[in-house]
Amino acid sequence: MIKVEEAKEILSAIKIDRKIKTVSITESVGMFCAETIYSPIAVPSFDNSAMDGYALFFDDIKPVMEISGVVKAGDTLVEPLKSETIVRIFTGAPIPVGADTVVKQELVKIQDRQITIDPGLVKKGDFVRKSGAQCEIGQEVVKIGTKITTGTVALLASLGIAEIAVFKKPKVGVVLTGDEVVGSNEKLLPGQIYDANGPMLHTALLELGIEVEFVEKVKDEAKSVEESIKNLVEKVDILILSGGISVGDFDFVRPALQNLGAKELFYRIAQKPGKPLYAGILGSKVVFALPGNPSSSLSCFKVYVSPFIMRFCGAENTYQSDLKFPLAQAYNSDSSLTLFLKCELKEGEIHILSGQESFNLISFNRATGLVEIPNSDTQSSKGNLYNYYPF
Ligand SMILES: Nc1nc2c(c(=O)[nH]1)N[C@H]1C(S)=C(S)[C@@H](COP(=O)(O)OP(=O)(O)OC[C@H]3O[C@@H](n4cnc5c(N)ncnc54)[C@H](O)[C@@H]3O)O[C@H]1N2
Ligand code: MOO
Repeated sequence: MIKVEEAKEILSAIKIDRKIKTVSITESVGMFCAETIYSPIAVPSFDNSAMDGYALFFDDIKPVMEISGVVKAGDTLVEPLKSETIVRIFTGAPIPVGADTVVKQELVKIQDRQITIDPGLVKKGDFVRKSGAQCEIGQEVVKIGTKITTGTVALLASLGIAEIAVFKKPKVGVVLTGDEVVGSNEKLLPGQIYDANGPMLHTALLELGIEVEFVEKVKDEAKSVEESIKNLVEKVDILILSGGISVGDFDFVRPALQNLGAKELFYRIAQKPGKPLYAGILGSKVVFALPGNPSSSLSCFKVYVSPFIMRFCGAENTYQSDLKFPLAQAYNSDSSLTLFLKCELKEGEIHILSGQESFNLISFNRATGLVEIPNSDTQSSKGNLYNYYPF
C-alpha cells in the first residue's frame, strides 16, 4: 500500500505525448495554449478618446473656444486640429493630430459653435487612450500552457487573431463492471442496483470538457473483462474502469490487466475511501481502475484522475493542491488511513458532513467538495487548515 503523496508523484511523472491542433478562438475556451503568442499589432493602434467630449491642444486651452469639426468612432481620415480650436469627439474616435487632451462633455457648456470650459478642471492628456497602451507590436501576450478563458479569447480577438494552436484533449472511455448494476431504463430486480457510476463518471468528464468516447458495461467474467479492456483501450488515451478491482472472486479487473501485460504503477493507497485504486500503463495508454462504491469512485476521480486529465490537456502542477481551508469543528479520526471526507464549504470554513460511508450518496449530494485529513492527524482541531477538493 502506498501513500497518497506517492501516488500523486507517480501520476505526475507519467510522460505525456501531447498532440497539437489548430482551433478557432471561439472553440478554444478551456483548452491550453500550445504556443506563446506575440501581438501582431499595437493595441490601441491609434490614440483615441476614452469619452464623449471635445479634443484640444492643452497648451491652447481658453475659457471659451470654437468648435472646428467632428470626429466619430470609425472615421479613418481625420483632419489635423486647427490651431486654438476644439473638435467634437466621441468615445473610440481617433484623436486628431495636434490634439492631446479630451474634455468630457459634462464639463462644458455649448452655445452655437462655441464651448465654455473651466480650464482648472482639465489636465493635460485627460481621456486619451494612447496607442500601444494595451500592448505593443511583438509583445508577449499569452504564454504557452495558459488555460484559455473567455478573457483570453477577448484579448486574442482584439489582436485580430482568429485561430490558435492548442493541446488536444485526451480521448477517455469508461468501462463499468458489476453484474448487479442495471441502467435506469431497466426494472430493478431483487439484488440489483441502479448504475450510479456510469452517469457520475460521464458527467465528471464532461465537467472537465472531455467528450466521452464510450461508457460500456461488461459482464463479471474473466474473459469478457479481459476482451473488453483489450478492445476498448485501443479507442482512447485514458481508460477508466469502475468496480471489480478489489479482492473478491468476481473482481477480474486487475488479473485481466496483468494478463494483458499492463505495467502496474500502483494498486492500493493508504486512504479511505478508495483504498483499492489501481493505475497502470497498457501499451501507451493510461488505465485507472476505480473502486466500485460510488463515493470511493468519485473521490478517486477527483483526487487522482481529474488532475491527470488536466495534465494531459496541458495544465501544470495539477497535483499540488493550493486550496486549503480551516475546519469549522474539531474532528477525531480513528483511522490509520488518509481520509477524504465529504464536506460543505460555508463562509470559508469546512463542515464535515455526516454519512461518510462510501455507498452514501445523500451526503455526496450535499457536499461542495472533499477535505483531506492526513493519517497523521488523528485529532484535528477547529481552525486546522486542510486541502480542499471542490466539486
Ligand atoms: N475482503 C475485502 N473486501 C473488500 C475490500 C478489502 O480490502 N478486502 N475493500 C473494500 C473497499 S474499500 C472497496 S472500495 C470495495 C471496492 O470493490 P470493487 O472495486 O471490487 O467494487 P465492486 O465490488 O464491484 O463494488 C463495490 C460496491 O459498489 C457497488 N457498485 C459497483 N458498481 C456500481 C455502479 N456502477 N453504480 C453503483 N454502485 C456500484 C457494488 O454494488 C458494491 O456494493 O471493495 C471492498 N471490499
Ligand atoms: O475504501 Mo472503500 O473505497 O471505502 O469502500
